[in-house]
Amino acid sequence: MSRILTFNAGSSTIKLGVFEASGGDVRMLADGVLDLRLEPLQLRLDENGCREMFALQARITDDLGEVIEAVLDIIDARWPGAAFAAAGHRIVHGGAEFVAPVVLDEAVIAKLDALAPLAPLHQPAGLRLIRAMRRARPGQPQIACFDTAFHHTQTALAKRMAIPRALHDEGVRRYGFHGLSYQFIAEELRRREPALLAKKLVVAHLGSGASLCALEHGVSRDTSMGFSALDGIPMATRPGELDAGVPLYLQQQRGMSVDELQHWLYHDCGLKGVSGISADTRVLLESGAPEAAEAIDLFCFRIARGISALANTLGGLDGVVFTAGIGENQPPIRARVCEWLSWLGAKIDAGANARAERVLDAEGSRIAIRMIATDEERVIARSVAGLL
Ligand SMILES: Nc1ncnc2c1ncn2[C@@H]1O[C@H](COP(=O)(O)OP(=O)(O)O)[C@@H](O)[C@H]1O
Ligand SMILES: CC(=O)OP(=O)(O)O
Ligand SMILES: [Mg+2]
Repeated sequence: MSRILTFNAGSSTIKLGVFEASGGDVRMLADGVLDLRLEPLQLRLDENGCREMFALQARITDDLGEVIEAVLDIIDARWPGAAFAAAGHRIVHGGAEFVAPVVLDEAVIAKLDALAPLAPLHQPAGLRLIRAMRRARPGQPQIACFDTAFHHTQTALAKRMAIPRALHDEGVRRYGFHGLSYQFIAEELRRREPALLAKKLVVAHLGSGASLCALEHGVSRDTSMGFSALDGIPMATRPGELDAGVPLYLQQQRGMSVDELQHWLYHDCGLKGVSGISADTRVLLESGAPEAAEAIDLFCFRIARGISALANTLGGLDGVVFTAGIGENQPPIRARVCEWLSWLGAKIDAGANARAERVLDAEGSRIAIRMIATDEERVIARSVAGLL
């Protein structure tokens, strides 16, 4: 039996998982969140339904050294005895090379560093954590699991953008993200509804970042995100698919610099930009403001449009699965998306939707509708256990 620690680094929060591995599977002992925006700094740990907050005596430095030491002290004290066998990390971009989890060494880290420009919000956050862990636990194996890897099964056609060949050949192509989440959903369906998994499904991962994945036999055929985590459906603060003329206009007519443009694309658009109120659907759905309603309307409209496009890739649509923060917790958004999909025969059960049940399709729906809570941490832990 060995213990595994998982890290899922976002731009401001770090999600942690503590697992026990035995006989090929993993059992979660606890999960936690570290929010670097909050003062004083606290680690939240949830264990068997009990929540505990731990104050961290640490300064937030660029290398996160003190923060990681403090977190490891808390975890070592809470689970004394055997040290952790390995740590697993979510790394958003694996480029063309990394299509499976990999043990990290300096050479691999350098390659992942080189991919940072493709995911400027996510890649540095993940790599900073890897470096901090390598300093804090020099002998311990660190393993990276990639968001992009799940999509490597897509056809050459799905991976290509309509740009000159030479650029494609140097790696400017569609990759797709949220692969750990889609892998989890595929594994859940394989275990619980194998007949459904064999069909044509679209999974909607609706969190702060959001994307759609066309699944067939549990394999990714297409996805809404492309080269970077900016493409596809609107997100909390990112626009999703955007006419390339808009950034050109902002540069030429507004004199926006590249850095300003990057900030605008990652932080000022999406639900936040359209509403001018909040990036959080909880705030928007409670607000009576018409701008908030319009932001939610646009979000649902574009999700449904994206699902219809993926149905074209699949040559049909037998089911839709909602997951991640919004997909799991916002019945009005699930209902609105399904309304747009009624021409495809989708009919959601209002009661089941309000109760956040797993099976959401109403009697007579031609399309299966599911809500499945995702668990990227578990996918990371399983990959680590498999490599150990
Ligand atoms: N308990 C909840 N009830 C309603 N909406 C929620 C809840 N938790 C999260 N959300 C929605 O989900 C979003 C965050 O989703 P999440 O999957 O946690 O994002 P990420 O992992 O990208 O940070 C929030 O901005 C909010 O809109
Ligand atoms: C790739 C991506 O958008 O990730 P997240 O949803 O964690 O922001
Ligand atoms: Mg997430």
